[in-house]
Amino acid sequence: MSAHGAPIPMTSRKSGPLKGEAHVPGDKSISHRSLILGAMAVGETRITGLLEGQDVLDTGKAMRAFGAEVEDLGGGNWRVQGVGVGGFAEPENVIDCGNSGTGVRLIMGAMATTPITATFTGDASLNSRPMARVTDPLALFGTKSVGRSGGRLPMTIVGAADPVPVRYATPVPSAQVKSAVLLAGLNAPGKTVVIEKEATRDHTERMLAGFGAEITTELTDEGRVITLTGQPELKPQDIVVPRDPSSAAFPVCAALITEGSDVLVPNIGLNPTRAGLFTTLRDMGANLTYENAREEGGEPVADLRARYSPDMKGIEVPEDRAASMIDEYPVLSVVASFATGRTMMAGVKELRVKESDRISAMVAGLVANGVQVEEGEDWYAVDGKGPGSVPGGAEVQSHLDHRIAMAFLVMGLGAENPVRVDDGGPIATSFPIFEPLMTGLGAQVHRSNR
Ligand SMILES: O=C(O)C1=C[C@@H](OP(=O)(O)O)[C@@H](O)[C@H](O)C1
Ligand SMILES: C=C(OP(=O)(O)O)C(=O)O
Repeated sequence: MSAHGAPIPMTSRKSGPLKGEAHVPGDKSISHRSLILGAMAVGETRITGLLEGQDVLDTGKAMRAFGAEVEDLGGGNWRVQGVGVGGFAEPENVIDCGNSGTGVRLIMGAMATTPITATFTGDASLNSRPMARVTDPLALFGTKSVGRSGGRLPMTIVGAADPVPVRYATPVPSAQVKSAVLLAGLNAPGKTVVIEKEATRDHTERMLAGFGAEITTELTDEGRVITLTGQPELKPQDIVVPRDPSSAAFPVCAALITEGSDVLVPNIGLNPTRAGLFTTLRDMGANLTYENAREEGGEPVADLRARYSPDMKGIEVPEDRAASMIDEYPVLSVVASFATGRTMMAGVKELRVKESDRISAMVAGLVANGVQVEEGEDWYAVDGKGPGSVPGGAEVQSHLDHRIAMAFLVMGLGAENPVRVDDGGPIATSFPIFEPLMTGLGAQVHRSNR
């Protein structure tokens, strides 16, 4: 089933050269944070280039339920009238975060130190994902939570009336956990400290500093030590959301495996905590270049040029790169099946708790389409068939997971036979213009019943 209605079966088939420019939507992580921090600031935040995918729209709806004004001005421009740190009102209804782990976990953090109660739910995928990783550290502030067994949604959070600041070392490499703790720390007195062994995406830290909070990051033997001073008055911002490297991954990878292709993907954020896929592709021998590299709004940005790359070789992806490309493993494993030799992806246990168990979903789909794969608890390895030699021809289950759906639709563009996906509906959560953008480049990807 699609997240929002009947399943939308989709098919992709071998395509001629992909050519042209791919203007992908705004960054999903930064879009969620723009709405949440805008709602916690005093005054009017303006956002340009917001991702209007369902995950982010659900966060916007939630911010309204907590009392902020969130207005769509058209053309990717949004206005948020914030209520200030500690100013959230108690929602009258259950908060439905749809398919979005980022949405629900960050919002739980943002409300956890205000004396209000809120109940959260989501779709079948979100309601099966672990929430204790967030509610455990929130309990240290004095927040209470009751959910289903295994710490699953639906879940009620009772915000702490008298929060204390917290020092917390994250046990899993997760920007969502780190961000939930920092957002909760905003309304606690004193200094909240989060320590992470491995660097995860740092948009929350950068944006909190932009909104005027006192926040520092030190590199120590323990890892990154992030210290936030609580109870600031956040100043509203004008935010220009950079384009999403995780969405750029799809047209980039499609070009690499499709004969004769030459695609430009302009204005992509290349924050080092996000750009691991592109480094990996270049290590494999991909013809992928950065053009017009520059800084915008404090973030490195470049235009990516991807050309057909028949000489890619399988590699061992360094484990310490995993966090910087965590959402890109599905599409990387598709590229790996068109390379020569084995691509080993280890240290990726987190993939098992995304919108689906992404190791299982990828292994099942790759095997069905004639690619050999080996799998362990926290790793999998793809034996490449070489350029143009991936059989394809099978239907793949997307398990309510947008990245699984898009990865296999990319596979079909270079495979010998069409690849079908049982439900492309979830693509709208992060990349609502995926189908027109890809067909605009010359890709044969469409709804199967057309
Ligand atoms: O903080 C964020 O915006 C995100 C963090 C990552 O999740 P984890 O923190 O669970 O690794 C990533 O998979 C997700 O798509 C977005
Ligand atoms: C894991 C993802 O998102 P989330 O955790 O926000 O559902 C993703 O977009 O790949």
